[in-house]
Amino acid sequence: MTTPFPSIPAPSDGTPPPRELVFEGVGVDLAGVSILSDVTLTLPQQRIAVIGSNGSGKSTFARLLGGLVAPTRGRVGIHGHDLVAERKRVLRMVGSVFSNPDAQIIMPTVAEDVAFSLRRRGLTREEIARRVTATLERYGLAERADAPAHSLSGGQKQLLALSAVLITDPALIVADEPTALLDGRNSRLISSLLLDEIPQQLVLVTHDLELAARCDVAVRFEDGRLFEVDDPAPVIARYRRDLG
Ligand SMILES: Nc1ncnc2c1ncn2[C@@H]1O[C@H](COP(=O)(O)OP(=O)(O)OP(=O)(O)O)[C@@H](O)[C@H]1O
Repeated sequence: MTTPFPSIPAPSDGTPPPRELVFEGVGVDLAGVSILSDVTLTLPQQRIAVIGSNGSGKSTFARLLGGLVAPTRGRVGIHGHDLVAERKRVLRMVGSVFSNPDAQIIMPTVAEDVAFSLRRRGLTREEIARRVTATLERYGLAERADAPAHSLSGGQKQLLALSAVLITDPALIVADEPTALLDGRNSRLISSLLLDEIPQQLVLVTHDLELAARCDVAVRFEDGRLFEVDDPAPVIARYRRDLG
């Protein structure tokens, strides 16, 4: 049985619930230590930057949305669905990418790795092949379809990781420092894909304040707490000032 997220009334007229992330008194303890506490906010914006000092809790926030850590306290709602009560459904709605695409490669070849994301979805072999071909073409990897995934360049590997996520058509993309290991050209490629092209809601954890400035809202964490949420320009300006 599913429990409707309390702050979002179940739509009675068939309209979909709002495309927003809702946190109500969320806390995360790991190994008995409080890592995040008292996080309460609503994020309806499409592109959400998450910034803050090292160890402030940004990745934990991202991991929470990706289902990799569970809230110890409070409730998380993703597009009207409760992260805990509707875990299986919510996890299918969220796709995560990280700094190191090597850690996300599962299958030997590029095409197999992208196809792996569609397992257990009840699709025919032909439908999977059709979607894989379309996705690889869309993201410029078609010529490398049969290449060993680990032979790709760093930028291509990150494109592969993103392709493997986007082929499932998630509602929310969570990207934790996706450009940190890339050179300038590949960093621009991945960031313009994330920020300018995909229609999904995006949570982008980044130390790159120029990327954060291109988002619709910035969320700043410090010491495991929400520090502020506002338009990116003032949040970034204050953060720069605090960094000295
Ligand atoms: N599994 C864990 N067990 C115990 N402590 C953890 C665990 N994961 C993270 N932490 C601690 O939680 C705090 C927040 O970590 P987190 O990775 O969320 O920070 P961050 O803001 O992403 O940092 P950075 O910018 O350095 O990547 C850190 O002090 C970290 O050491």
